[in-house]
Amino acid sequence: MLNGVCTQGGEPVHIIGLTGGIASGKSTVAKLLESHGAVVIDADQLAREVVALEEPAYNDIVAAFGKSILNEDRTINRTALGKIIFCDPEARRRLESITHPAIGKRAEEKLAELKMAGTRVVIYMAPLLIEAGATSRVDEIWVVYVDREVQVKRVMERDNITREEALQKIAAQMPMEEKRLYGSEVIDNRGTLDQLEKRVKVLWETKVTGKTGKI
Ligand SMILES: CC(C)(COP(=O)(O)OP(=O)(O)OC[C@H]1O[C@@H](n2cnc3c(N)ncnc32)[C@H](O)[C@@H]1O)[C@@H](O)C(=O)NCCC(=O)NCCS
Ligand SMILES: Nc1ncnc2c1ncn2[C@@H]1O[C@H](COP(=O)(O)OP(=O)(O)OP(=O)(O)O)[C@@H](O)[C@H]1O
Repeated sequence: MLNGVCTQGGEPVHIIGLTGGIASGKSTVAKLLESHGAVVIDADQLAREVVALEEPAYNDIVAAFGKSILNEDRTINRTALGKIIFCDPEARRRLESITHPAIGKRAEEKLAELKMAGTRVVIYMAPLLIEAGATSRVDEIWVVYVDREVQVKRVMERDNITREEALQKIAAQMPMEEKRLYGSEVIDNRGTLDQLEKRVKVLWETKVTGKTGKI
């Protein structure tokens, strides 16, 4: 039994933690894995769900950060909240102390649902898997890796922000050179999308399906 979780038929569900720095390419890898048939739980998506209007975490965030972080329709203005937490470690810890337990609870619920449905392999995509101490939730870790310069360039382009703002976001996470050491598999995404596609295909075929894979 892996990770203490069994499917209904007794077959264990194998959970692969997919992590990496901001804009390393996790979502791109997750989409490729989905195209091969993988089931993905996206912690960023869970983080959005748990702060929806009237959720307990929503009320705690408004109490902690005030109404200035709200949009006119009372939903959380994510850009405004991001501006606060990416330049203030103390504020970031306060936000995480609210969101992380709620994300963890939601992730466990999703995993239980998938287990009941007989899913054998689940990809748990979480940017802060290691920083949040959530590695015990997964059976193995795959790290999507890019070097600092590629990371800065992709964050700037995708989020339309300055180099300084990109560096600030990157500094809020464990450095990629350190994070990559946690991976049983490191997916080097410094190359082209074509190269990434090929690497993910090989990983899927050797580590998940096929003779040596999990299913
Ligand atoms: C700060 C928030 C409001 C910014 O929202 P926004 O929609 O602009 O970005 P999004 O949620 O898509 O996150 C983009 C990326 O930012 C990075 N990031 C998000 N939160 C954090 C954080 N607390 N510390 C470091 N990096 C973070 C991640 O790499 C993530 O993939 C939002 O990210 C948030 O609520 N963060 C706290 C919850 C959390 O820890 N999420 C990560 C899931 S494990
Ligand atoms: N090999 C590649 N070549 C060029 N661009 C890429 C490559 N891989 C990903 N990208 C682009 O880089 C950006 C970041 O990728 P992606 O959103 O998948 O990263 P992420 O790790 O999920 O980010 P975040 O942590 O912010 O959620 C996106 O605009 C994506 O299209």
